[in-house]
Amino acid sequence: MGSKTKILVENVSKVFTNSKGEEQPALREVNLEVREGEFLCLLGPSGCGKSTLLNLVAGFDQPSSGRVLIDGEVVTGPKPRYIAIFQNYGLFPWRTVLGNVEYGLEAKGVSRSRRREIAKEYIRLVGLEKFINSHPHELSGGMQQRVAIARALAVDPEVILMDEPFGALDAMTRLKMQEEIERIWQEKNKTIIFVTHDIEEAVYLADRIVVMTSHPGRIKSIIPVAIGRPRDRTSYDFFQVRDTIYKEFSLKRETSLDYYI
Ligand SMILES: Nc1ncnc2c1ncn2[C@@H]1O[C@H](COP(=O)(O)OP(=O)(O)OP(=O)(O)O)[C@@H](O)[C@H]1O
Repeated sequence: MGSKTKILVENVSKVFTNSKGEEQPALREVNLEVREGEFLCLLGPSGCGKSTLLNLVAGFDQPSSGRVLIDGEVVTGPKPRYIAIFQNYGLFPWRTVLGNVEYGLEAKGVSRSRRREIAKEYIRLVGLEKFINSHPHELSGGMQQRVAIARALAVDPEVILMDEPFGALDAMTRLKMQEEIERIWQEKNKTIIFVTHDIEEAVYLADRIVVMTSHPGRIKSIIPVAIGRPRDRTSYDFFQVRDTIYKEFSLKRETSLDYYI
């Protein structure tokens, strides 16, 4: 991880107006610095403003007060050059795996032959070379998510924002995808903000975990995860960080309980 600041969230508040015309504070005075090449997880209960914060960083929405900077420039709108986002898979059902991965490169104006070359590289990276001509409906959920990752990476964004990308996957596939995204992140040196509800997912992936609380959404604490990679989910260090987070959410019983055996 570099020491350069990649993303800066300065005193950001966001108020929505609901259908009755009432003001709903979604985020209050959020301050956050993300370093270049960092893997940052946003963790918190439903409604604490994780997606709102991600959308503000992506430039899909504007803060009510405060500002977001990427590379020192205020974010005023989405910049695909910097950012890829994937919620669910968002694949085009009528396109093959290759066609889906090529999509972002078409928008970028990359030539046909170069497009093919780049798309194939990323399809290989996510281990789907045998399925290059398949359509999304022929693939499992985990494979579709791999296509979505390949498509996002193919345009070579410096920052990747991921909103619960593995939420719909079964537990085993989810663990595998966590390993894959970690490998890709290390290989490609991206800055990632990753939203999750899942404490263990955050401990496995993050350099730092931003714990958020709701009503209104605020940062409760930022917990560094100083465990070497790849991480062993059964190690003492892993349990320790996990327990720290459980305590943050007051989910850990104070009496001694061997609940992880
Ligand atoms: N467009 C909107 N209009 C009105 N209120 C909104 C809007 N978007 C979000 N909110 C409110 O802002 C708060 C934060 O929502 P947000 O989706 O950011 O939370 P979240 O932490 O991502 O939740 P989840 O984990 O369930 O996706 C919620 O109370 C939500 O109802």
